[in-house]
Amino acid sequence: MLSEAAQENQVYLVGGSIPEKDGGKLYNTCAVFGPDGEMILKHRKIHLFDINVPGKICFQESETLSPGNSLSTFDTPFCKVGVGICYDMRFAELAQIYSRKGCQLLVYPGAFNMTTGPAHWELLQREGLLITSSVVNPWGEVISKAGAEETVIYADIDLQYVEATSCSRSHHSSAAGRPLRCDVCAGGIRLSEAAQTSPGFKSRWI
Ligand SMILES: NC(=O)CCC(=O)C(=O)O
Repeated sequence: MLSEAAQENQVYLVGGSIPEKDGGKLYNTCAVFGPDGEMILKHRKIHLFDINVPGKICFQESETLSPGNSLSTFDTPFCKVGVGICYDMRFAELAQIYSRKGCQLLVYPGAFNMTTGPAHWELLQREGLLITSSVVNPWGEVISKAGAEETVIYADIDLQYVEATSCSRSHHSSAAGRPLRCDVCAGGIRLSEAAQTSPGFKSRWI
């Protein structure tokens, strides 16, 4: 069905997320289709959502699902896109790595809960250019936004504006345009991994 919709409308389609069974394990997986209807990517949610706020919400995604272990990007004629799912959005390092890999657009299908969602949902998206049920530009401005009900939202994304604003405010530099002090901050595993996976990373930022 999603493949047909992508082909009929000649679009790249990031198809939400569904449980995927593979090798006796279940994953929370997002499939992406190209304009020819071919599936070009599967992203398995990396960070599973386990939460216990007494009296409000208790949910242990890791009791049934296994985490994905890889980053997911795809190329389009317009820009490179990074994909995550829902709670993946809370991990700024993931967005930073996608940014260093050249992604100008991040798409994270999501369904936040009604305890933490109202408090954090929009703030998290405003940290970077992100599409979930809102579209947010690099200045943190919400370009288009859905409500809680089922709906369709539209937004024009000006990639030249994204490029221009990313030079002054980006995931890997401060608002003043200075690069991250990797000599101090690169001790973490995730940043070291980024250095290995992105050829330009070391020369640009260390
Ligand atoms: N299914 C999810 O990953 C929900 C994430 C969420 O609600 C949050 O607060 O984070």
